[in-house]
Amino acid sequence: MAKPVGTLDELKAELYLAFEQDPVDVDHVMHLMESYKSNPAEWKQYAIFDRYKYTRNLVDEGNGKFNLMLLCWGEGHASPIHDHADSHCFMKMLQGSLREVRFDWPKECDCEATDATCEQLKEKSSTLLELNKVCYINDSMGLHRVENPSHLDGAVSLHLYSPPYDTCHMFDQRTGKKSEAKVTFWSRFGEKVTSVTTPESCVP
Ligand SMILES: O=C(O)CCSS
Ligand SMILES: [Fe+2]
Repeated sequence: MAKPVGTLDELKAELYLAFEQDPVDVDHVMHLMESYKSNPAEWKQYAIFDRYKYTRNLVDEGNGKFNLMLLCWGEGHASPIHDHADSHCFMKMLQGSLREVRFDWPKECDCEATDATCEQLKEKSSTLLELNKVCYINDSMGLHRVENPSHLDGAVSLHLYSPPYDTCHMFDQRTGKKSEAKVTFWSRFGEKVTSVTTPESCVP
């Protein structure tokens, strides 16, 4: 049994070891993420909010095996419905609460023809994730949207994607239509990314 994880640095070290092995032991990584108890003093350097949309802040590139990032959600911010590019997605609550709504994949449809051939995405679960809770998803389990239900408080979540990816798909809930989305970072290792253009991103 792995020793309990105390600090964020200890979590990172244990994650490096966990991702040395192939295939990934999802249960072990869940245990590591659950055993870390959020300490804002350890992660507030990465927590950069934006007034208009949630931000993705890179914490560690996991020796090329995973991306670890802090997502900061202002009041009412939400992601689009999206997939995870055939990667593992682990998500842990560090502050506040988030609602995760899961959907079945849309049936294949020829949206070029008429919208009538497409259909509304079917919601299959809605879960409120609270402090230190961890959830896991991969594409075989469906799609999801994550939202901050509070209109008073922000929320912070720690996400691990393995293998790392920079493109995923977004889905229109009404038609099931899929579109490609580049995912970008608002900051890297605590430094805001200053980009001349605001590239397409998963964040509308
Ligand atoms: O990576 C993203 O932007 C989606 C956050 S919910 S897993
Ligand atoms: Fe996601």
